Amino acid sequence: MSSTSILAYEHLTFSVPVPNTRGERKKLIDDVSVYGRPGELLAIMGPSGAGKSTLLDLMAFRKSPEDGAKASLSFLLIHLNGTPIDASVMHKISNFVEQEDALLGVLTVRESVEYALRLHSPWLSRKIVRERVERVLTAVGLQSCAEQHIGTPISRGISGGQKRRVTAACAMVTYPRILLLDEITSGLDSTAAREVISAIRTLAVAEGIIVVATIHQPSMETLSLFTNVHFLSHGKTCFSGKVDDLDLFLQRFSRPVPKFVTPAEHTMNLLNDDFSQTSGSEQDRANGIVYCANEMRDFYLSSEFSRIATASFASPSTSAGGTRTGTPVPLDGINGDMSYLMKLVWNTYVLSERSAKNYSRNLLAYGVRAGMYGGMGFMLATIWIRLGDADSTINDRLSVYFYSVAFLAFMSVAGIPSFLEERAVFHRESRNGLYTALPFVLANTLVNLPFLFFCTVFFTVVCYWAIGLHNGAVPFFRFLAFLYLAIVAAESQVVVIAALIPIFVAALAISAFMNGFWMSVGGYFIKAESLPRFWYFSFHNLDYQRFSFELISKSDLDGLVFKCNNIINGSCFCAYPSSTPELCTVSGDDVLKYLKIDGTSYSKWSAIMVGIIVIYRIAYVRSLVTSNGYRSFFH
Ligand SMILES: Nc1ncnc2c1ncn2[C@@H]1O[C@H](COP(=O)(O)OP(=O)(O)OP(=O)(O)O)[C@@H](O)[C@H]1O
Repeated sequence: MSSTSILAYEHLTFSVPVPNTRGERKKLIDDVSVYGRPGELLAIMGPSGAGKSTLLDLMAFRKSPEDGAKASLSFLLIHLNGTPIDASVMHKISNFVEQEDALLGVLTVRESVEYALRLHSPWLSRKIVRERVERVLTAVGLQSCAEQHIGTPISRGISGGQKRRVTAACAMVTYPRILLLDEITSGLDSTAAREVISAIRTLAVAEGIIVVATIHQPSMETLSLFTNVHFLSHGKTCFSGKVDDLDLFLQRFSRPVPKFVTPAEHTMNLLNDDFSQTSGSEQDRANGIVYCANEMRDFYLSSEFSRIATASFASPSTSAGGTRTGTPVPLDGINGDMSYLMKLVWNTYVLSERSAKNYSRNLLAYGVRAGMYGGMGFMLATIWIRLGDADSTINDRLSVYFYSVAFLAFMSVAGIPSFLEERAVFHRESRNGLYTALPFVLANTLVNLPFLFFCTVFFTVVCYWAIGLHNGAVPFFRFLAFLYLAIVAAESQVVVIAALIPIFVAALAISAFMNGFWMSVGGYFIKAESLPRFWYFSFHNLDYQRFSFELISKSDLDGLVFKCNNIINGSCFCAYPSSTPELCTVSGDDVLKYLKIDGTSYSKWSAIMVGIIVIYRIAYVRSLVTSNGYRSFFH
């Protein structure tokens, strides 16, 4: 059965309160209707601030229109006409491509597109995935660079235009019915912009995708790839119709297109009042370039162009210009039928695979970081070398415990840049309904834990015996485990901060502050019991560094005996109150008692740390959902 759909948004209005007024509102979009058909490309144009992005957000249900607006996808089938669509339907059938390319730099072009499809359509066989990816890459002209990496700060990858096409391919590979593109060509030169739009058009025509794109100053060649164009000024429609009709419209409006200017440029000049005060030059006037958005709108509304635009969407027809449109994928079954649990397991699996690939290839982010932990181990090993059993080295030992916990935890800030890259990809993919925050966090945790374990082992192996910490396998593994818990807790804290504040310098500063704060109330610089009561009863008891420090102190000091070397007039003076002055020794237990951490319980303290980590991870899911807006709640 052949079917033609019409996407219709009618009478969209959106306003915001005007600050410092009594309930006054400013209309950013004023009674705008937009239509689209499969295989057609609609360009939304207008001067800066005209409301293009706002309109696209409304169409994607990222903003809510005011009462009276209606959005519908009319399926002109035998018995169904004008099915109203809501946000959840829209999320299933559409894909929104934002201005920025959020891609993982170490993946190849093919991998990036393939992961998008696997996350979207779990039930597809490997063969179908391969074929589909191949088809999309060919359609968007990325075949020749399919095995090239996207690019990282240390290895140049594909060009800006190719990146834009990868982003578009990631969206188009998931069988969207509607593709919304926000300034897809911004930052590209005219050749690259034409290539991007041409690639999108090829697939849109072949697969019957409705494409709506906001676009700035396209060249004539690029604009001619669009079927229709919609001009906005101050949130109002000033022209909507076929690209080919624009020239005629301007003639009838008595503002014919001057020489060497394209119809689109001319229209933009007429709608742009930003510089009308200063640049209304004689020459402009001579060329008919005078701001006249209101006149153009009135002329458009009373002209046959407006009637044609509306009427052409009121009845079924083939795509304009004789282009062949593909048969659209039916609404139901687009996202397949899979239980929530199955989808969670699948998405966690695919995201873990992708994350592991990212870790293993990202030398700058993860290799340097692992090396840094090894370097810190080397520093400790060579500075605190062979501490021995003199009581004068007890404080040095305590500083080893503190340094290991506090500085390794502190260095978790090194993970922020790579996390922000992953977060941007999460943001794009989850807002387009590929998966939610939970599988992302689970996958991130699954891949992050072994990496952090490796870093902890690396650090510990390098310095443990060189310093001369407690001999034996059990104390060694305890040191490793307790340090690992601290590093995992620190990492968990950092990702929550970076999820909430995805600005590198801000996340770095806040994470550094938090770690400095935990150091201050941990009981090392100031004995816990000497802390002001407020800090002791509040943050000291929530401090993951404190628990790790106490666990490591107990594990290492328990059972050690130190010789007191300070003998004055035959009397023995020890660095800490001793329970065995007659032997002129002080035990590790004496030190623990003096510091009031002898009551440390391995199991309880470890359980508290695991609890802190779990709470941080839950907060991580919450903060991703919060920072991502509403979309994650829809599936
Ligand atoms: N939440 C908001 N509150 C107040 N004003 C807003 C809000 N969002 C957008 N605006 C204003 O609405 C107008 C339209 O913004 P929008 O981003 O949609 O324009 P645009 O046509 O996409 O501009 P550009 O081409 O420069 O990106 C602008 O003047 C902008 O400052």
